[in-house]
Parts: sequence; C-alpha cells; structure tokens
Amino acid sequence: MGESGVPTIDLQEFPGQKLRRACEEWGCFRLVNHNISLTLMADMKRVVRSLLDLPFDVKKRNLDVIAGSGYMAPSQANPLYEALGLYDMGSSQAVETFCSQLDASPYQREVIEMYAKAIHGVAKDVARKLAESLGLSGDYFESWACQFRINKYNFTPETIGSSGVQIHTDSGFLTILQDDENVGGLEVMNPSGVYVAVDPVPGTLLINLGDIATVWSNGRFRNVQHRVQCKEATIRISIASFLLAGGEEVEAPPELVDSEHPRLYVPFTYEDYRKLRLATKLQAGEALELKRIES
Ligand SMILES: O=C(O)CCC(=O)C(=O)O
Ligand SMILES: [Fe+2]
Repeated sequence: MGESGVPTIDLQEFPGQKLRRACEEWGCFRLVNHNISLTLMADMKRVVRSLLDLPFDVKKRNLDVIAGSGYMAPSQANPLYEALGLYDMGSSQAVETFCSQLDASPYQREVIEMYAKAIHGVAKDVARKLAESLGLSGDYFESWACQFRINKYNFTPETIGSSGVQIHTDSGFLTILQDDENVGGLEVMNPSGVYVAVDPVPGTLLINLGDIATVWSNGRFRNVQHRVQCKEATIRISIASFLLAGGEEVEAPPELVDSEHPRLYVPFTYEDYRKLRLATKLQAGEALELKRIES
C-alpha cells in the first residue's frame, strides 16, 4: 500500500481476491509489473509533452471523432487544463490521422503506435482479470473501443491551491493513467468518502474504474470519483487511456444477476450514456441514477 492507501496490484501474480476487493472498495489501484517498458513510458512522455507544446492553431486540428474526443482548450470549468485526444486507439488508421493532424515526425509516430498497442494490450489484460475476479471467463472486451487522451496542466505559482480538473468519474469501463512521475495533484475519493492525494510512483500505472464498470459488474465495482488540484508551480502532464465499452448495449452478464443481485441498470449504449452525461452535465457518476431500474 502506498501513502494514500490506494491498493497495489501486481499483474504477474494471481491477484483475484485482492483485485476484487480493490475494485469493490476503492475503484482504483496502482498497477506494478505491467510489462510496459520504462523506456517506452519515458519516450511517450517526451513525445506527448512536445505535442501539447504545439501552437494552438495546430492543436485545434485534432477534431472530435465522438463527442469530446479531440482537442479540449482551457475552459471556464477547467482553465488550467487542456488535452489532445484520439479515438479509437485500437485502430491504426485513427492513430495515423491523429499523427497527421499534429504533423508528428516519423519518430513520434513510431512511439505513439508502440505505446497505443502496448497500453491497449494491458487494458484488455486488466479487464479480463477483473472479470476473472468475479468468477467470469471469456472474451468480453476484445472489440471494445479505446480512447486516448493526453493532458496538460498549465500550473504556475499563482494557481497553487486551485483546481486542475474538477471532480468527476470516468465514463467508460477502466482507465489506465500514466500520471506525471514528478508532479503530484491527483486526488481520489477513498472508501470513507475522503479525498486523498495519490502521490506519483515512477514506473507504475494507475487504474481507475468508471461508470461502465459499475453497470457491467451489476453494482459491484466502484466508479471512483477523482480530481486534480494544483499543488506545485510546474507544468503537469498525464496520459490517459480509456477502455470504454463495446458497440452493443452495456449490461451485466447473466452470471452476475440473480435473486440476491437483481439487475440494477437498464441496458444502454455507451454512446447514449456519453450524450446523457454531456447534456445533463452530471460528471461524477450521478447520471447512472437516471439509468437505474426502479425496485
Ligand atoms: O491527470 C490526471 O492525473 C487525471 C486525469 C483524469 O482524471 C482524466 O483524464 O480523466
Ligand atoms: Fe478522470
């Protein structure tokens, strides 16, 4: 366990019970022994930083493919935050388009392609282990879409103490976060409902479960609320990869539904859910209440 109490999961062990508890109680955990090389993580961080340093006119060429998937400029809600994004990172065509929009060099393309492939693999591997921890086996996640977002926080001495990204849950199934290995600021809600700082641990990845994980597990897994606060006067960079959902309606597998665990949510498509979150501005998982089956 780290400073904040966030559980640590070793992907090379057979983490079944520990993994399940982490997902039920926290909805997040630190992943160690994940098979992404430290070199690739460091190379990717440098590439991402230089893309986010591009002029505004170039960054805004990174258009939405689905709502909110492209460039996000600093906004009234999150004035210190901007992001570039890519949908779907499992598609080499989409990776190619993203790189072309940003005039990425052949070297930068190569790093992005390698990282996208490797992280997509880890995302599916972790998802499979989550299912196994609930006693399920099978290829649920093979064709699920994966969104990629690189985040920059323009922190300065004047902004210390203010918000970097407001409280939210991630909307998809799970997120793999390569958080800034030097600059802290991420906070997650612990099982007692208190925000705790997640200090950087170089070489590891952080997994956050989102709203779709709660639906898919029929309420067993927690969609962790989190936020980013400015604590240091330094640019902060993070790389988020979101395993979202499949193209069909999202619903808990029948094995997770019985008389003691009646189905909690009406089946819905991820696309509809994403629109619902945007339209209602319910960003912290509350939109799920609108999908609950009345009991
Ligand atoms: O930058 C971070 O550490 C967190 C980013 C985040 O929560 C997100 O991209 O959804
Ligand atoms: Fe998030």
